[in-house]
Formats: sequence, structure tokens, C-alpha cells
Amino acid sequence: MAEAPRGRGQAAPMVMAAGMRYRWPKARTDCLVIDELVLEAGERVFLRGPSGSGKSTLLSLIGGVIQPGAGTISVAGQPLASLSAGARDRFRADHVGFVFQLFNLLPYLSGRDNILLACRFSAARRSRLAEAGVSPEAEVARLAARLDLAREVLARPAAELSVGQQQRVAAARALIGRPGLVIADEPTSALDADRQQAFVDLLLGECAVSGAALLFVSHDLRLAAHFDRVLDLEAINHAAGAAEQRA
Ligand SMILES: Nc1ncnc2c1ncn2[C@@H]1O[C@H](COP(=O)(O)OP(=O)(O)OP(=O)(O)O)[C@@H](O)[C@H]1O
Repeated sequence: MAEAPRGRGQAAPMVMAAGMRYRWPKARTDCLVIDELVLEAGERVFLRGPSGSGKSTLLSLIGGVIQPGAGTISVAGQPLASLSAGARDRFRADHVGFVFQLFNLLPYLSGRDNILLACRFSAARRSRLAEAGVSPEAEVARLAARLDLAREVLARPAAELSVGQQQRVAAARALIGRPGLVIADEPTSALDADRQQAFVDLLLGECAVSGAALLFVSHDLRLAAHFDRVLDLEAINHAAGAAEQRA
């Protein structure tokens, strides 16, 4: 179906990729060839695809962690290629919240300090909170209440938290300071089915409150029900080597 023309006053897409091609160094074939990918502001998308199909690679491209060999990627209207590596890191800290499969928390810092770190590294996150009249500490308290993280849990080093607690701390770290885009790469894989659904609902709810777009990767289609859209990577990836890489 043809896409409707973007109306006047309609927000620009949060992610816009065009003519994008990516090949890992030393690989014989392309990993991703994508003509067009659009994620609207506030849109919550479930990205699916078999193991090895390039989901994490796509998230790294959108997050500006790696650069495409051809094509353009813009996030919040900013073409990533026009930023230096340092500026790209700062842009990511300001505008993109990541929740990884293994959470990537700093083990010796408390849960609270792990969450606050996202604000320390980003003046934009601090100023968005300030504009809303909220201190980073008050936002930690609000997110902690939403995510069912008790005060004494937040005070403990991340290394001493359960997997489920670490995951919720990682979600709060991604969400604090209202980034326009939240990227979650199989964040529920360590949880049982009930907790997976509860976590997804929380993430969807918080993104709805802050207006963030959400790009959520999972193998588990049962989690897809409450997303705005399911995006099948295999349907948009024209890389000749895609099937070979999955083999
Ligand atoms: N750092 C890397 N260097 C070289 N090749 C890589 C690297 N990371 C991934 N690849 C390759 O790129 C392809 C896509 O991997 P990717 O991790 O993006 O897939 P995925 O869909 O996220 O898989 P999974 O669901 O198993 O996490 C695979 O063939 C993989 O071997």
C-alpha cells in the first residue's frame, strides 16, 4: 500500500534510513541492504527476524555505533553521517536509550547511580527534565516506582541485583531524560513468560508517556500484540548474503 503523504505539522520521522547497505569487515557478502526504513515519532515497533538475520546490526546502525557502507540514516532529523564520531556519541547519549540483552550495567555502581549516569552524560536529558520541572533524582524515584524497584534495591551495587532487577534498572537508565528513541535488543530473554509480558507492557507504557519511539527486538512473537507494528527484517532486507549468513 502506498504511504500517505506527510501532512503539514506532522512530526518528522524519528528514524529514516534510505538506500542503506552494510557489510561487516572481512565478510564476503552484505549483511543488510534496505531500501527504506521509517520509524515515526512515538511509534512502537516490534522487529522480528531469525537468528543471524541482522537485527542487532540494524540497531547498531540506527544507534550510530557502526556506519553504513552506503545510504543515509537520520535520527530525529539528524543525518548521522554528518556527525564526527565524538558528536555521534553525544547525539546517542542525548536522543537514544538502549536496553541490551545483557543490560551492560556498571557492576560496582548502585542501581540508582547506573540510572543517573545516563543524565550525567547528557545535558539534553538533564534539560528536558528541567523543562518538565523534574530533578534527575525525582525522575529516578518515579521510574523506580513504575518499575517496582524498591529504594533499598536501588542502593545496592548492580552486581548484587537479580537478573529481573538489573533489567528494570537498565530500562530506567534508557528512559530517564525522555530520549526520543528507545532501542531494546532482546531485553526479555532472561525472564520467564509472565515477567516478559509485564516488562514489555511497562516499556510500552513509559514510551507512550514520554512520547518516545520504541524499536524492540525479540524472537518471541507472543510479545508483539501491543505494538503499533511488526516489522519483519527478512521482508525488507535484500542482501544477497542474508540467507547464507543465517545458515
Ligand atoms: N562484530 C561482528 N563482526 C563480524 N560479523 C558480525 C558481527 N556481528 C554480527 N556479525 C554477523 O552479522 C550477521 C547478523 O548478525 P546479528 O547479530 O545482527 O543478527 P541477529 O538477527 O541480531 O541475531 P540474533 O537473533 O542471533 O541475536 C551474522 O552473520 C553475524 O555473524
